[in-house]
Amino acid sequence: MRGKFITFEGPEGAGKTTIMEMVYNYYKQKEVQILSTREPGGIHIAEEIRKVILNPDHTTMDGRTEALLYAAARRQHLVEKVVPALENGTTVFCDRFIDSSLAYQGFARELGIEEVFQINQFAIGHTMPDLTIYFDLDPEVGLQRINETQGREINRLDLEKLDFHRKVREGYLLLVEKFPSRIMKINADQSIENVYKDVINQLEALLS
Ligand SMILES: Nc1ncnc2c1ncn2[C@@H]1O[C@H](COP(=O)(O)OP(=O)(O)OP(=O)(O)O)[C@@H](O)[C@H]1O
Ligand SMILES: Cc1cn([C@H]2C[C@H](O)[C@@H](COP(=O)(O)O)O2)c(=O)[nH]c1=O
Repeated sequence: MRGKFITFEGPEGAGKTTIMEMVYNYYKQKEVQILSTREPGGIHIAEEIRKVILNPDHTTMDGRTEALLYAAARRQHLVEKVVPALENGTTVFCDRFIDSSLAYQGFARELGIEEVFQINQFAIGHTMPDLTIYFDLDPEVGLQRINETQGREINRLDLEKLDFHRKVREGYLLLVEKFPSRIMKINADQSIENVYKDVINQLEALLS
């Protein structure tokens, strides 16, 4: 049986990486065959593309170039890692996927959600997540969290103005309305323990 493809989405500092690791450990303990990965990145070529996109010195990067680079990294990551795992029956947890492109490039950068969806369709074919957990949080809280996180590098996207990050959240909320059966919204402005419980509740039906 094909594995389940589950993605974790949300603005900066919403807690995706923290919670994804906790739920990964929970299901690993239950001996679910599972893989955890991230975008942009997850494999060598995509990690190299990540460095180009997120380098804070690349201030002149055009919005469409940015969208295409994310889609290119996504394609390589899918064909090299995600699809083979799914076909092997492995459940895949991915920190960010297409909805990041729709919210950040499509909505916040104003390239158009439909336009960005189309270039991504070329990249991903029919591989869409079975479930997306969206961590909803005021971007001011998220940015404060990442500024207080020791050792976390601040990347080019983090450095965007607060208004941009507000639009990212607005974009995600539109996606929640557009794809209500796929995207589940979680209140990320709670203790780590409570967010974790809410995420496990969403995943149980699919993975137990
Ligand atoms: N619910 C929470 N309450 C308080 N702090 C949290 C919570 N969740 C995560 N954090 C802390 O916030 C910081 C950012 O968390 P994390 O890296 O998981 O976010 P993220 O959504 O993956 O961010 P980004 O996409 O920007 O990398 C970390 O220091 C983490 O410990
Ligand atoms: C996949 C994807 C990501 N982004 C942005 C979102 C973040 O600002 C960075 C990734 O950093 P993280 O610490 O790993 O969350 O890239 C984007 O704008 N579009 C995308 O498709």
